[in-house]
Amino acid sequence: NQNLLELQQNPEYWPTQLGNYQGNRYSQLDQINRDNVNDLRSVWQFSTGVLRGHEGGPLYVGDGRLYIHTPFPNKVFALDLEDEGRVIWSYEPDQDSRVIPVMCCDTVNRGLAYADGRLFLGQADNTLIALDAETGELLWDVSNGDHSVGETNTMSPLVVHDKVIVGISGGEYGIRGHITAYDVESGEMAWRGYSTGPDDEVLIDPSVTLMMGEPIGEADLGLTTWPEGEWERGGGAPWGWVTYDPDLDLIYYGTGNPGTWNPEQRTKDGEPADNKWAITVFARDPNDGSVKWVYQKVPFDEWDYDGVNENQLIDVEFNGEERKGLAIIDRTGFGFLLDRETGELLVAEKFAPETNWADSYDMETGRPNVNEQYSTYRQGVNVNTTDICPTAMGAKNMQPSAYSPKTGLLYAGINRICMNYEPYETDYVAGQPYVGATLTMMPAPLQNGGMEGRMGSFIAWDPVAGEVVWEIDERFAVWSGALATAGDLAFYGTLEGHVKAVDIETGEELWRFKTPSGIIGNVNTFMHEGKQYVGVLSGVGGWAGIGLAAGLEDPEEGLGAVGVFSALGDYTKLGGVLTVFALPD
Ligand SMILES: O=C(O)c1cc(C(=O)O)c2c(n1)C(=O)C(=O)c1cc(C(=O)O)[nH]c1-2
Repeated sequence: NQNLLELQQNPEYWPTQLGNYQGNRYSQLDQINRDNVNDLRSVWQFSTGVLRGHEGGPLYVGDGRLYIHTPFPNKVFALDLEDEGRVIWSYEPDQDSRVIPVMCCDTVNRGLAYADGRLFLGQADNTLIALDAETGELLWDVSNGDHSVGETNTMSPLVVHDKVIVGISGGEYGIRGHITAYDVESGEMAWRGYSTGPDDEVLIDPSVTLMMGEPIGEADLGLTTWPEGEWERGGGAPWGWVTYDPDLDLIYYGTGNPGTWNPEQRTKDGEPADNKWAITVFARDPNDGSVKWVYQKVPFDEWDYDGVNENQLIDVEFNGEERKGLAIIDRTGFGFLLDRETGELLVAEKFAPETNWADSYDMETGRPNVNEQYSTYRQGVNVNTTDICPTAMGAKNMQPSAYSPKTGLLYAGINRICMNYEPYETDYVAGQPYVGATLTMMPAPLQNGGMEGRMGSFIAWDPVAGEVVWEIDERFAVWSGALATAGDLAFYGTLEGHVKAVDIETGEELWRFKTPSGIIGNVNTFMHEGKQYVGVLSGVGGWAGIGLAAGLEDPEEGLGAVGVFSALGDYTKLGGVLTVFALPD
């Protein structure tokens, strides 16, 4: 989209949730820098009036306003940046609250998209809407799914050319994942690509679509790698982030776990089957949805390692050659580097050293070398496989990473949690959970020292060397999106509610501020009339904070999250607030 391309070229703006199409979450602004960040202070705060988990962050496109959203009921606010957040307009969709119990991991929403004077929002109930950014008037709405069968929406749409692109959630309800493009002007559907099923519905051409740099060759793998009919409830929900390369004209996103979590029910002829295309990175042509390449990170998932983490588009030097790279700090505990033109796998190394479900990746086949001891399928149905690392939440969940072209490093909040996983036989009933596993979770054992009992850290990752450069331990998982700036700073939030700024080269903490609730939103920055601001939504929740958000107390509830995060309530309570920071005049 021409307008978005222009907006993202202006360093003063923050026009998409990830800061730019490439997903870098990097700002060239340096008014706030490592020499003066100590003076950063809150200039105003705004309470959203909504209690549950606040993901995503404010957009700024140069009109003196911040555009923010909330979890269900998905209110939208245009706030006056100069007038301490005065409400210019607000919008509240009329939604059926019966969607709430079918949202797996809190009633979160990862935010608005903007283009050409319009705002786009994917409501929890699957209604995609376009609003006039000037007035808040509803321009069109369209239904992208049916919550009565467990389809919901939490993701942020992305506008590419004249299309708004959105996925769907429901991997825990036996839905069939898809990504869909709608016309920006009219809301009319342009194309839909499914994650599972026959090639003509996934939009794969096996003679053209690449896998590990070669044409797939075999037809209908999205059908033949499943037991009879299971692909129809096979999950693979793309509920995370979409990034875009304007030069190659390709969008990138990943698909979630295959349903059910009981791997035994996804075998074919008594053998593990790949369950394609769950947990797969897709590169698609945004014009017609056709698939340029695929890379399945975890064939035959046995741990719920949804492959939806953001695909960071970065240019790298690899073995002395310039490569168009795609870097992922992945849920599996591995950091991947791929060639984003062909989908070839270049690097797969552990960023979380406790990771034990696989020892390594076979760089020829692109498949993980699974460790039998932690294979929930090999251990068997109704057997509790213990001490698997990472947990089903992954070593990193949806919290988006940042990339600094100055350091060539990625920065991300990660999770240091392991699990016990017991699969059980489950029946599919439309609109009911199709999980088939009981989980308990515990802090990851320390490998190289660190803070006893810690459940999170913030890391700097070298995507080419495949190495952690520095890391900071945190008491709880870091469920907030990172920001990197030309002021030599990295920012992130903690589940206790701190927003922190650290030296981008050493990780030394330079500043912190305690917001009113735990942070699962992303730290964004922008400049208005010569002043650089930092803005972040606090409001604890998400899967990590589901105990607090949904009022759950049984340790096994929240798919095992309630137990391991039971101490979180000693540090924070619910409530959505936007805090905006700047340096004193
Ligand atoms: O498979 C799915 O459809 C699906 C959806 C979502 C979601 O929409 O939030 C999450 C997950 N899975 C999931 O596995 C997960 O870890 C998760 C964490 C969160 C969150 O916002 O904290 N959402 C989700």
